[in-house]
Amino acid sequence: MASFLLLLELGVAYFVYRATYCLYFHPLVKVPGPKLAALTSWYCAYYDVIEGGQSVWKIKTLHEQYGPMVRNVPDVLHVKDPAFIDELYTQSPPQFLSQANVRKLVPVVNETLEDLHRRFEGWAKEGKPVAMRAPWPAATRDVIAAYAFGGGVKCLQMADCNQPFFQLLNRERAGEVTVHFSWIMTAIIKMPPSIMNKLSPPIPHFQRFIDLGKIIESIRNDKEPPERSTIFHDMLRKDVVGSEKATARMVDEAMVLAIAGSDTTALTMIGICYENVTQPKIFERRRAELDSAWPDTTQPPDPVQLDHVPYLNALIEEALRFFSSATHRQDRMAPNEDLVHEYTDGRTLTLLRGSIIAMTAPLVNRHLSLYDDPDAFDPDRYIGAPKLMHLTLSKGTRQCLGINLAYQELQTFTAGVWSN
Ligand code: HEM
Repeated sequence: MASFLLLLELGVAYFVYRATYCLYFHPLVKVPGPKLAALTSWYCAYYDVIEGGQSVWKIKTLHEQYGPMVRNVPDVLHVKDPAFIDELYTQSPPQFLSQANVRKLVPVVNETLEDLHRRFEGWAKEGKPVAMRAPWPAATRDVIAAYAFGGGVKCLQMADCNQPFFQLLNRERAGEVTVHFSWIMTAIIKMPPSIMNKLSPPIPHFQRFIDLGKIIESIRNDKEPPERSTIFHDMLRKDVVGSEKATARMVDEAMVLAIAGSDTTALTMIGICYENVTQPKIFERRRAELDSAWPDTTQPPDPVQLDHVPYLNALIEEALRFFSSATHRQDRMAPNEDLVHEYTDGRTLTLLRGSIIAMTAPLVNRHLSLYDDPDAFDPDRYIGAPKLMHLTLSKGTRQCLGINLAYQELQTFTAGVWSN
């Protein structure tokens, strides 16, 4: 009993210390925002986990109330001011999946397009509606699996397009929960498979996914790199310290690639399909343009040529802006310099070095200072104009590493699937 009381007292003392620090002494104390959000990260977690992915829209209302700088989490300052983008997202991104490397993947993307044709033809014969949630994550995952691991079982060749796996990733608000409570994901990964299976029957699909260690090991043991070398063949043969190439580290990288490179592109494709089906004008213009740019549809589309098809690319850019498949906070930190934000009325706010500062793509992408009528889906806004800013693929050193692959898939799949 005495030790319980001691624990309770320690807990209360810690709470009082933490609350006093957050409300009166924290470096972000001058940033406006609700007191509850300054006290606990559960404030935003509530809107994601309980309300279902709503924290981004809650942040939008906080900006309406408190202005362009808001403290939405104790340690994070959220910005809604496009003029601050170049200040925050600086330096060039790393050249990981360069355009030249991605061009080597043309056969993989084209094979996946053929698989898509087969599946769509099959569904058309059955005469049943198709939920777009099935083919697109399967297609994008097949591409990334070929590039990262040299293939494996193709999702598009499975009768259910490996849907239980994708449903598991999106089940029970798993994404939202693990964003706020990352230890849960760590615990799941470390759990013995027998307990995992009891907790959730579809878990074996995830188990297969985290068996990536075996794939990495077999790539490591390959004496000769295969004809079509994979990212992990390259990484494991790079001249870097051993710990950088440890299997656990490589598995983490593989999971990031598999998740980052599949749902994002898939959701953009779903948006493009939706607009093609619901807006006849878009359907007709895209078709007329592709009929002349790519008349012989028995041949696969040429990606270099697709780079120069204006309406197709405008449609893709607008889908990236409008549907913004990566909705998470893009945190950054300036470790060595204070940043200064200037309000429109001339007041300034100094953000001390080391502060975590973030923007969120859906809010930037619909900012009135960047776009006329931002809530309308209008590919024409990109015709003839230099690429207008959107933050969907981020900027600076942490810009999406798969940007070239994403564009290539979006171009080939949009042109290819709708040609038929
Ligand atoms: C429409 C498709 C895509 C969108 C919207 C998207 C979006 C993003 C964003 C916003 C980030 C930066 C995250 C941050 O700043 O916090 C990112 C990082 C990344 N993306 Fe993409 N992405 C897409 C496609 C891809 C593809 C196809 C690949 C696969 C090669 C990929 C691989 C990555 C990787 C490896 C990172 C780095 C993760 C890290 O820094 O830890 N992405 N992506």
